[in-house]
Amino acid sequence: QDFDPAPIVEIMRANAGPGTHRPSGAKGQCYAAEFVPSAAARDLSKAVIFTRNTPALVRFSVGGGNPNVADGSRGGNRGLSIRIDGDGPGQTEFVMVNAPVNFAKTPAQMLAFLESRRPGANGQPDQDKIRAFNEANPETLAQGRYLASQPIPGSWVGVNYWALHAYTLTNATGARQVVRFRWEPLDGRVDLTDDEARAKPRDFLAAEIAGRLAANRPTGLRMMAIIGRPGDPTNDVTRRWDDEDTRRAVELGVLHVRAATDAARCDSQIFAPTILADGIDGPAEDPMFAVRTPAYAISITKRQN
Ligand code: HEM
Repeated sequence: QDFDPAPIVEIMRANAGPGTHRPSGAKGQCYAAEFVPSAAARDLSKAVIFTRNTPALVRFSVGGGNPNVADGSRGGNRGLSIRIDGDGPGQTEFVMVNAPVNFAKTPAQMLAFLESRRPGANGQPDQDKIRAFNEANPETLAQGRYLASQPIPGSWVGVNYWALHAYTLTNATGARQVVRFRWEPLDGRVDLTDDEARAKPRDFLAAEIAGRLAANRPTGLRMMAIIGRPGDPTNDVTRRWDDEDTRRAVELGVLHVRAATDAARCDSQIFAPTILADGIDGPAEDPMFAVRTPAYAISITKRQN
């Protein structure tokens, strides 16, 4: 991977404004969690995280660079970062959003997307520039269109998250299967209308999880492997697979959120999507995949406040 992610981090920080901590997913809450595998997972992957219950660290977030954004806001995504601490070569990390597509398919396109939205001297982006970029890059609008079509999440564990990239699972006999990961609410979706969302307190998402934990209600997300077929695109995170929502998916396990924990546990490290257990491989041919860990490694050194 030759693309230098530093200019992408720089423009993300410029667009987020002065004093930015994380330029994306700035508002969030860290939790201790546990991953409990299903028996069926072992048919697909030999990864150690599918052989026994494993502690995990989770950070849920609200998209964008504003740490004080209202949880009920319509703009932006909701994020889920997970580190499953399998011993040694079992450690597995995902950094996901509540949309089945990303807004850019290559780092160069991501850079150009963000540049088109850079604020000018008046503090505002140039609408003509944005329009011209959008017309030339229609696939970059798919994520926003998807999010606009959906209700606002009423719970961090009440919405689907996608890891977006195509992964390859390898089982103990060496059989390989291409999959995409979708994490689904164990206890059903929690949807808000725009009016309901507006009536919520600014920080209701952390309070909603606290309420579930206090009442012993489910806080789980099911890890689903959507089974790939020959011809599925594996190099373009702006594209979905045909009939992806209805085709066969295998439950690999459940992530249970157990307790809120200090922000420092999540802030002192990065979640690195390229760290995967033996038995789970990322896509070599997807130019967005390899650039992510280096981008996060740069970002943690630039965070302020
Ligand atoms: C392709 C799919 C991608 C998804 C689903 C995604 C999702 C996310 C999420 C959920 C966060 C918040 C992380 C947290 O909770 O700690 C985040 C942060 C961030 N993302 Fe991405 N991202 C993607 C690609 C990229 C790429 C290609 C770049 C840059 C080359 C990038 C740059 C960043 C940066 C700089 C942060 C802030 C990191 C920090 O300070 O910890 N992302 N992303």
